[in-house]
Amino acid sequence: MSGIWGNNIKVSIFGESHGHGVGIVIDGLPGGIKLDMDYIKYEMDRRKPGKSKLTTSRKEADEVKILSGYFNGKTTGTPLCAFIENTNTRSRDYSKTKDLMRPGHADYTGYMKYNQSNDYRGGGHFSGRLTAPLVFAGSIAKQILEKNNILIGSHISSIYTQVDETFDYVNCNEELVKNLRLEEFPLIDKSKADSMKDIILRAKEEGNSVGGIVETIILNVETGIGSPFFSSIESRISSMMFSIPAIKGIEFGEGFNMAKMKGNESNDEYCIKDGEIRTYTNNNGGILGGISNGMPIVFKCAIKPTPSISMEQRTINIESKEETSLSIEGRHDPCIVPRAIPVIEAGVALTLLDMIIEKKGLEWIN
Ligand SMILES: Cc1cc2nc3c(=O)[nH]c(=O)nc-3n(C[C@H](O)[C@H](O)[C@H](O)COP(=O)(O)O)c2cc1C
Ligand SMILES: C=C(O[C@@H]1CC(C(=O)O)=C[C@@H](OP(=O)(O)O)[C@H]1O)C(=O)O
Repeated sequence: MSGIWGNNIKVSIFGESHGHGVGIVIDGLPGGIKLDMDYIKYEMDRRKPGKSKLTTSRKEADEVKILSGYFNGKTTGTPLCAFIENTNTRSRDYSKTKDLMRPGHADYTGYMKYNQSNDYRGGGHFSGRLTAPLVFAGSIAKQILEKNNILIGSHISSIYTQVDETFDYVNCNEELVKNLRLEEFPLIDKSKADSMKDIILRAKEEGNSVGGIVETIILNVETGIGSPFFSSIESRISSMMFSIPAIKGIEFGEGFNMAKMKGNESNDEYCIKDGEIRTYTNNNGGILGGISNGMPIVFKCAIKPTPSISMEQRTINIESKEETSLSIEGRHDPCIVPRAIPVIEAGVALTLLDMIIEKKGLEWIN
């Protein structure tokens, strides 16, 4: 089933943006894991909509109700089901787009795939809202990884044409990675914040939207996680990232830049540092043959501009099969990038946890 993901920790996501709510069932977690609810709330708040002018104005508390699998502050080991209510739907915004297919959104493909029965309100099951339960599951995975010293951090690598610095792929500072999680608009070079925010607000004023790139680093992953062929770290992370709405590209390490290098430039030469086998450079992003090599795992995700814009665009009426035009009203993120960051981190945390359990078993968790 398309809504189910994972080998050892299996997750199943359900819900629609304008239905009762959205949620997730997590199967495979062992019993006895203490959950830090403040940590979960913090991650949910990082993603929730309606926080500033830079985001959609739809306000949701995104409070998680745990329906099963949790007792006396610990997981029970049986399926953990979490539900997040939709409290601020405004479905009239979508009466116009019932028949007018929004360019760049999933209205047309959803209509065709589901026998014209898709819930088009708010994008239904295709909405970015479905990433709220993913953040819940990922915040459990992140807690488990952090207890084992595995740190995940991300920053805004670019918004439209404005670019931040990149992580140091070899000697990335742990404090920097930890602190990024505390920032609403995480950047390495904080002096770029104003110009990036201006770009987003200007696009919004024009009835338009912008996209950008998120760079993520994972520190302290031991050597030997991942396996060829289809369980390579790149393929597993990519399958998760491309499940997140609006992510349209991914590269690991120097990725596409490597195509412009020669072998002697792209190879990461080996060295011994503090008794450990390391590499001088990390163009391969910590992965060789699909397996972690002990260097930081680094990847970038390209996020497209938000499809729903008020600027007039050409489209079709799916009922009458006529060409027409459309100006979308409603509450939309002028840029998805800042809110996608906790989602990307949650997705990669789940992926890594699933892959580590593959190698080390469930005992590793407790
Ligand atoms: C956190 C988040 C928020 C989003 N907010 C919006 C939004 O406000 N308006 C919109 O049209 N699309 C938004 N999207 C993107 C659409 O859901 C997505 O583009 C659409 O489902 C089509 O999928 P695709 O872009 O992966 O092809 C958001 C995505 C995410 C992850
Ligand atoms: C509700 C969320 O974001 C929504 C994602 C979204 C989309 O098309 O993806 C469209 C908008 O929905 P609505 O028109 O109902 O306000 C966003 O507000 C959320 O992320 O929790």
